[in-house]
Amino acid sequence: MAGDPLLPALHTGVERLGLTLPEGAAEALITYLRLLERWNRAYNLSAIRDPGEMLHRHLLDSLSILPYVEGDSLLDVGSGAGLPGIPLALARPGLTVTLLDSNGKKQRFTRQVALELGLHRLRFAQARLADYRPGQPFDTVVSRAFAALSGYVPEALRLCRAGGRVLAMKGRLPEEELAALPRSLRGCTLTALDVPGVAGQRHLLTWTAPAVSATEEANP
Ligand SMILES: C[S@@+](CC[C@H](N)C(=O)[O-])C[C@H]1O[C@@H](n2cnc3c(N)ncnc32)[C@H](O)[C@@H]1O
Repeated sequence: MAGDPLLPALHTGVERLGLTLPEGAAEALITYLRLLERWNRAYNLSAIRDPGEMLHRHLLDSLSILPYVEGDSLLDVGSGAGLPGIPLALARPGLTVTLLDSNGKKQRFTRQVALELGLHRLRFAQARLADYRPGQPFDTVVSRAFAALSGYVPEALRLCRAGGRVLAMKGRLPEEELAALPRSLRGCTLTALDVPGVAGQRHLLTWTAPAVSATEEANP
């Protein structure tokens, strides 16, 4: 939204992340934030209500993983109000983003965002992760603030094309969750994320989907 008082902070944060946004994306990101702020009053979409805090903990946090997104199709598992999927879709217009969430109320909000922002490459799936059977595998599968890794990684690998990436955004390093994974899935790449304006630890865990799915290997 042009002229919004949050725009300068967004530009500074994006620069600190080392990113360049396409034309109009910063304004669209702020429009999304304002919609989230407005709908939050009635829909309880996010526990964070202060717009300045939303900018850092929602928008910049989501954008911080942009360099790790592989290919042209992304599945956001447990997307809630569209995080990180909507900021990623706005920052990379060629990306087709599917928002998967079992909660119809949250999907109503994200559909409205797509309409208002003209996000033609945004797709919606209202289902539980374990029941979701898309026609095509995705290049990247991501989740933020979703379930424990053992409930996410094997299913995410099932939905990812061979050589594609499974990403999990976490706060502090989830050592117990990693230890609870089957041995074959513990070998992920750990990246500490430095998100401007976010004091707590942020981590990105990355798996590369093998040619034979890890689920098949674990249960031949
Ligand atoms: C804590 S919220 C996180 C939302 C968003 N990713 C974020 O970072 O703000 C978790 C979301 O996962 C959804 N969810 C929980 N279990 C799910 C499942 N098994 N399949 C699909 N969505 C699920 C919930 O409806 C909720 O919107």
